[in-house]
Amino acid sequence: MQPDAELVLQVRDLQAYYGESKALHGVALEIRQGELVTLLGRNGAGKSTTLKCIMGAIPKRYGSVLLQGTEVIAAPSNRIARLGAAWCPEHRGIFSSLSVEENLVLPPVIAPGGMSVEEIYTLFPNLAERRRSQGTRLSGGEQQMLAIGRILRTGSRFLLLDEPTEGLAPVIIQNIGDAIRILKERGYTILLVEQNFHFASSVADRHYVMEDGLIAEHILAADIAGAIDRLHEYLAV
Ligand SMILES: Nc1ncnc2c1ncn2[C@@H]1O[C@H](COP(=O)(O)OP(=O)(O)OP(=O)(O)O)[C@@H](O)[C@H]1O
Repeated sequence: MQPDAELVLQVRDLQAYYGESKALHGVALEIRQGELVTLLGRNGAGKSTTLKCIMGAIPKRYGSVLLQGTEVIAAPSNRIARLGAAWCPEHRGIFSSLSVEENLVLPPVIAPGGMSVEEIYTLFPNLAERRRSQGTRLSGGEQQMLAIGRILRTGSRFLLLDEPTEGLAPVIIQNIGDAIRILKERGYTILLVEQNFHFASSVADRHYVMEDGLIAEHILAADIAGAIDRLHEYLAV
């Protein structure tokens, strides 16, 4: 942790419901400026729901979510986005009828200092080659790069990435890992949901492990070796 850095996100006692069914039972976590933190845990542990709550995408949510010190637990998604949080959802949300470049320029800019389209192509050279291709013609890896690239244009400095490596080939996972490391070097703050522990441990400063809608454990990157056996248990399906 970087104790002196500014708190970008502070979540306290976060609870969420799908209808009558409770998915989160009091999640607490925090992230400071420039940190890369993961949310680990098996299917259904509540990782995606936590990201959705932070982004205001779950109607029945309670507790506290402070974004740059502002309470957003009851705020609409567009306000949360304007406060600087950018979400890259698990389904990626690429517009299939639009080209790569059209997809890239679609999200509104919320703050100065976002990347230019050319900078995004430098980060993801595969996208540069495919700039005129329609969304439908992209591979899973190219779609993931586009989904991340698209939020970098907005000027947001806090990225919530939901399983960016899911279903991708090892070489593509490595490309995405390289890009995420570059973003971290450039000072972005990143909350990364992952089931791929090998990938998560190669990029993160610390890890929150979720189980049954709660944070079960908090592990610093430096302590990971001693926690491997427990982690395997948490992540086992
Ligand atoms: N749209 C939904 N309607 C009803 N229940 C849901 C919905 N989405 C998720 N859930 C339930 O909420 C709980 C948490 O799911 P969530 O998707 O947040 O888990 P996760 O850790 O992100 O796992 P995964 O990787 O499978 O998405 C699970 O019990 C899941 O079945």
